[in-house]
Amino acid sequence: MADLQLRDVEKSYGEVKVLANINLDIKRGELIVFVGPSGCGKSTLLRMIAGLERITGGVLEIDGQVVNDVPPAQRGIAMVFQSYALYPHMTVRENMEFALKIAKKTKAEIAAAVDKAAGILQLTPYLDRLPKALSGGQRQRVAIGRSIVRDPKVYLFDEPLSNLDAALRVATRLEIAQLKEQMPDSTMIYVTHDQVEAMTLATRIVVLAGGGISQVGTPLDLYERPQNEFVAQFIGSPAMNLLGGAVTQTGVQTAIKLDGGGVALSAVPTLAADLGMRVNIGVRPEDWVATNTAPIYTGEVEITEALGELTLLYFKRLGDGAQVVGKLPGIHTNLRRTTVNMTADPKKVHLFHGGLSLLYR
Ligand SMILES: Nc1ncnc2c1ncn2[C@@H]1O[C@H](COP(=O)(O)OP(=O)(O)OP(=O)(O)O)[C@@H](O)[C@H]1O
Repeated sequence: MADLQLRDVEKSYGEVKVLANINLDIKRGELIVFVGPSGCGKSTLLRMIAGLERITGGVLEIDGQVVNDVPPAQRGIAMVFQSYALYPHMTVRENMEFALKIAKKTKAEIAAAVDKAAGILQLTPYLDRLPKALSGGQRQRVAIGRSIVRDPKVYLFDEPLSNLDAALRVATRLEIAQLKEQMPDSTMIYVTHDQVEAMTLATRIVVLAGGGISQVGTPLDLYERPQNEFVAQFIGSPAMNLLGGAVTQTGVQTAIKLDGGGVALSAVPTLAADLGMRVNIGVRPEDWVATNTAPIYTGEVEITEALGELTLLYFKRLGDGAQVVGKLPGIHTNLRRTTVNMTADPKKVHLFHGGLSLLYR
């Protein structure tokens, strides 16, 4: 139940700087999710907050106290890992009691804390079982239970669901969402590779890339108003389409003549765009609409992937190798090898110049 502040936090391994300029305010009760490509430093940042990695520059405060040199056990933090790290010879109850016994809590305090956590996590029927007699999802709940009993200021989750199969992942994700609702004042930081986890669990997402923060915002902020092409293409699956062109009209609406010949209108009110400026337009696969007049993009469908509720259309690659993808509700395998004209609502056409969104210029 804490606020965290990171000021110009850095991490170097010898000469190699892996993180720099990390500035972030996390408010009590938030569930912050770190996402980013492999190797961008998500786990390193989480481990620095936990105190498992030394902070080589900048300041980390928890509840107004600088904790850079405070050992992990005294930071009031509990960390849940993807490998549950349960003691195999101890029952669920003993696993959950362990840290409290070390902390010399009374028997009554320990029993109350364990019973409460077991209730929240629906583990009460399993308290006398050994971990080997539990499913993967139940084991992960015990690992979370071990944190809850300690009543930490901050919960850190390092890809807690990545060892679970697809169905269990969905179920456990929902349980974490419910757990957060039951503990509205708890501050949680969560690292994941999974977009759905990030979009559904986060109060705010932090996108890390290139050794720094690329954007921080609510899931919908990042989806609807990405600040740069990296975030635009990282959030959302398949990735946002980017097509190159030049601005031919500015004002309330911007018109862009695309290199492929089409013309796009964008509602980005580009006082920011200059005539002739090179831009990339960004259109999400689900925002394409078939049209008979004035298409933004005309292409031949090379591959279709019918996923049941929707079909992905992969068009022939453009001259520069870029792949254009469309997403249509329903089954549309009949569109393979047909040529389709597409447009998009100007409100859904993003504009980027030099990789940055013109919305923020
Ligand atoms: N002990 C170390 N010495 C040198 N470099 C390291 C060390 N540990 C991590 N790194 C580097 O720091 C960077 C960040 O690693 P980190 O594990 O935090 O990334 P990540 O975003 O969590 O990646 P992934 O998504 O693959 O788990 C990587 O480039 C990694 O090679």
